[in-house]
Amino acid sequence: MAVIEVDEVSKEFHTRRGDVLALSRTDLRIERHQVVCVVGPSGCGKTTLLNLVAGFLHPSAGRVLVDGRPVTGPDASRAVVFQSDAVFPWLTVRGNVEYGLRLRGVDRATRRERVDRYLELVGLADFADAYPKELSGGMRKRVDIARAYASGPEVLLLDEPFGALDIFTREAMWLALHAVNVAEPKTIVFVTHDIEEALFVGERVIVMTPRPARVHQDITVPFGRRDDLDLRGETAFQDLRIQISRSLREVSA
Ligand SMILES: Nc1ncnc2c1ncn2[C@@H]1O[C@H](COP(=O)(O)OP(=O)(O)OP(=O)(O)O)[C@@H](O)[C@H]1O
Repeated sequence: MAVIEVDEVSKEFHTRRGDVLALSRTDLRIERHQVVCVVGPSGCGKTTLLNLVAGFLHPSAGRVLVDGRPVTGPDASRAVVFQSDAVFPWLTVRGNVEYGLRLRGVDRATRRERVDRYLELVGLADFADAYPKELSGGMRKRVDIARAYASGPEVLLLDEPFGALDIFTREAMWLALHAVNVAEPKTIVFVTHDIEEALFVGERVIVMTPRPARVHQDITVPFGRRDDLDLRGETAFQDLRIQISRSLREVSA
């Protein structure tokens, strides 16, 4: 069964300046444990699509299903990571990562075990007792990723999660995300402006049209290994990068 089904979904916003149609009869089907990156012209409706899957927004028409059930609001089966850090400055790294588990009443021993596991996977095992102000931007992002995984979701929704990081930190985050996802695969929808990021992270890259966003192109990324940044130097990778860049230019023209 597909984990995520976006079925003829339209989304219209009613604003003081008039109505904005962000999505129009958009269809997208994402299989279990697929990592799908979404690229598209600025303002086309990518975040809107993600927010509909998260349950923060409701479709004006059509349906969004996760595991066959209509999404009616946010819930713990779908974790969201945004561009800006969502860490609480008054909690330690451990406190941040276990926050959702605590809210759900998970016992202390299980919390400790889960937090340790994810801090290890994102490379923050030595920083459990640090406060966010003692961490770099990349490390805070690792906290966000660890927290998202620790809450035990089926689906991870990432909205330009690494957009504010410098390129070296961003590359390190691609590898960190890959390592966590190998250990514990999730269905991932990852919105980005960066074509290289989309190709390195995604098994599929969806190119959206300008607003109202629809799927313009659905590209299967054929590279198996995601643990070597040199992948980007390969001809097949660069050919796909050029193809997607061209596709974005065409669709924006
Ligand atoms: N809550 C809202 N109220 C009114 N209009 C909105 C709202 N959210 C989004 N929009 C409009 O919907 C359109 C799509 O916005 P969205 O943020 O989904 O695009 P995007 O592709 O994620 O943009 P970007 O790439 O610049 O981040 C835009 O025209 C935006 O102004």
